[in-house]
Amino acid sequence: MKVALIQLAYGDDESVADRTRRAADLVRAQSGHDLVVLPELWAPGGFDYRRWDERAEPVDGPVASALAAAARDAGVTLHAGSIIESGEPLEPGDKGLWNTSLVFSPAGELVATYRKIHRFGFGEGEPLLIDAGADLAVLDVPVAGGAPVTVGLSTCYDLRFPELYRRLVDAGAEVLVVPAAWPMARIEHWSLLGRARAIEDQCVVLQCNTAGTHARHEMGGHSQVVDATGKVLAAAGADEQVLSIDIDTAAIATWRKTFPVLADRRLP
Ligand SMILES: O=C(O)CCC(=O)C(=O)O
Repeated sequence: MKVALIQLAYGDDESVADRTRRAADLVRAQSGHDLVVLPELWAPGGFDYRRWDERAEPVDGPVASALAAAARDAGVTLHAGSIIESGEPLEPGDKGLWNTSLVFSPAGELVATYRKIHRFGFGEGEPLLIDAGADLAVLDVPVAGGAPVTVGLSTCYDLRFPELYRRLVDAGAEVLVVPAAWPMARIEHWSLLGRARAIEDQCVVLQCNTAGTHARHEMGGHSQVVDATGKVLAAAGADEQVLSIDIDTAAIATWRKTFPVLADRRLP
């Protein structure tokens, strides 16, 4: 499976429209990959909390539509990172806003959404501003010349909650995708937890982080691709960068067979 992780950098000066055009052009340049991934909340700004309300949009809004077109033009499955999704509140008192990842097919159709389950901010930030998701998201991604690969979705802070990933594995995931706006201040956690999830769940882990500094937060970069044994196959630096790699996804089943640790689980 040919994968490209677009570690987008941005600051406070670029308009959402300009950034969307830039991201869409970067996606178009990844034609020939099976799966392309963008970071969490790259359009509204991962930590630009004050702008989220005005930048929220439905799943067929302007950012989503531009990225759907880019996926179609490139002929790739696109994990478009996440948006602040606006919709009907599910319960009275809910906000009707979510941190929602969008996946588009090579035909530009929306094939999966995932509303971030674990909100970051300890009572401020996300818990204050948006609702928590409740549903797992797993989808089959087509691979040129090979079998489709089952991909489980998660977002940023979710990486600290291993129980989510066990559920994704139980739902069939072989590859785990983690778009993020993870700060430089805790970048060691990002790198280590990605490898931990790969080792314990025997999955390939695709971590696509943000670069640059926005809203006074320095983003950590260091996107990485980890194989199902925990080996880092590709790693980015701190600046904007595209990581492109051809992953041997058949090796996931082989590793699970030769070292069948998942079969030894005893707790439900
Ligand atoms: O867990 C962390 O250290 C960072 C999480 C985060 O920035 C996020 O979920 O947006």
